[in-house]
Parts: sequence; structure tokens; C-alpha cells
Amino acid sequence: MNDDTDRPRGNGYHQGPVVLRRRQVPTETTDSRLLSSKYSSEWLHQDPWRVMRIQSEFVEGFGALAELGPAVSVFGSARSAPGSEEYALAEQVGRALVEAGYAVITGGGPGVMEAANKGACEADGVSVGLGIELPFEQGMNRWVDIGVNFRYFFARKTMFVKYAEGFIVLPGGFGTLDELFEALTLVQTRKVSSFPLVLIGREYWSGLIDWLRSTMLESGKISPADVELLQLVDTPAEAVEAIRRGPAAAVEREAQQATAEDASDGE
Ligand SMILES: C/C(=C\CNc1ncnc2c1ncn2[C@@H]1O[C@H](COP(=O)(O)O)[C@@H](O)[C@H]1O)CO
Repeated sequence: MNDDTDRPRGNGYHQGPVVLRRRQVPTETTDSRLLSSKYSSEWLHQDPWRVMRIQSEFVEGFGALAELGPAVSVFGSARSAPGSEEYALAEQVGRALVEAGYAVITGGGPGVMEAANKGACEADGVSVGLGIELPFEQGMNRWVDIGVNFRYFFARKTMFVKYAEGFIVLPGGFGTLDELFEALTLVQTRKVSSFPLVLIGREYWSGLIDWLRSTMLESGKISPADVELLQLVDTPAEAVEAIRRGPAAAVEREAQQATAEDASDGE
């Protein structure tokens, strides 16, 4: 330390849990800034304030969904048009889930989301939309009965997993893959268990599964059991059955994994 400006003053200046020393010590206190009228609303866009908004998204989301009961999240393309095969498939999925006693959660947008909500709503079930603020947002689709709008993808993604017993995934693009792989990582790392991930549409998804086997697995980036975490089906009835079997299938898988690990330890 060469001069006075570098010398710590006592234990420093405390701003909540933050300690400030030397040139970092502010000339005003937080409450004097709060009470002053000379500041603009710029502080609204600063990170500490953002944390409050993030926190409120979790609080609102938990509050809206805590009593939902058994539910399944359905994903798929925002671009599937009404009248298309995928739209009809998603509608059947929404309906089949309600008939099996599940509420249906979607991203609340158009395409597959809208169709799954429509199927659930028309079957007299609980139809949930977790919307996201986007530059090209089209608003919550009209078949959503419980809607929560999020600013942050990560808060919204927590709700898709926390309040569902599994995911059913129809053909989709980047958004759909993002949601699928987030859940896949949570299951792989055992942050969640007994959580079926069901892909509908063998023709659409089998290229991805082949690549996981031939490239990811072959080069040792994942283990054989990881590929088995994704179930491939063609019909809504098969998808709902896979969800229903979820817990039992997970127990079987874990037992198989433990046996495989024991065998490799013994080699
Ligand atoms: C792109 C279009 C509308 C965008 N509106 C969306 N509203 C809500 N959720 C959305 C929207 N777009 C994407 N998502 C989320 O990603 C998944 C679908 O993305 P993909 O890239 O189309 O597969 C979906 O499950 C949502 O959670 C209208 O053209």
C-alpha cells in the first residue's frame, strides 16, 4: 500500500453482505439514494432490482401451480398450424392426458402448445399455459385456463419440471429441444427421478436418437443408460401409458443400472 487512498478504513464500508473499501466506498448511503428525488428510474434496470423480479416470478409461479395435482408438460413446435397432422396429434395428446387424470401444462403459445391446451380444455380438464415474454410474442392462446406469464426462461423452465410428472414432446425446433434437454440433464444427473421423457413421432425423432447412439455414446460422452432415458412412441395412447408407467420404469432402470455398475466394478 503506497498512499492513503489504498489504506483500508477499519473493517470497510458494509452494504448489506457486501464490504467496500478504499475507492469503492460510496459517498451516499443506499437509503439516502432511495429517499432522494434527484435520481431517475434507472435503478429499475439494475441487477439487484432484477433479482427481486426473478424472485417474484418464482413466488407467483409456485403460488399459481401449487395445488394443480398430477400434471404433464407438453412441448412441440410453435409453428404447427391448425389443420396440420401435428396440431391434431397434440390435441389428441391433451385430451388423452385429461382422460387419464392429468392436467396439461404448455408454453401457452401457438402451434402444438395451443393444440394441447385445446384438447385438454375441450375434454374438460385443467389447461395451463406458462407464457414467455418474447419480441414476437402472440399472447397466451385462448384455450389456457390458468396462465402465468414469465420474463425469464429459467424461472419458467423450473415450473415445467416442478409441477409435472413427465414430459411429452412432439416434433419441434430449438425451443422444444431446449426444454427437452434441460429435463434430460436433470434426470441424467438425478436432480429429478421417476420423470419420463416421451418423444412422440418416431420418424421425426429417430435421427436424433441415432445420433445420440452413434456419436455421443460411441465417443463416450454419455453412457448407454442415458440414451434409455428417452422413450420413443407414435401415438397419444402410448405416450400416456409411458407417463403412467414412469415411476415403475424408473425403478427398473435404476436396478438395471446398479447391476451394470456392479458388474463393471467386478471386472
Ligand atoms: C414463433 C411463434 C411464436 C412464439 N411464441 C411462443 N410462445 C410461447 N412459448 C414459445 C413460443 N415460441 C417458442 N416457445 C417455447 O419453445 C417451444 C417451441 O419452440 P420451437 O422452437 O417452435 O420448437 C415451446 O414448447 C415453448 O415453450 C409463432 O411463429
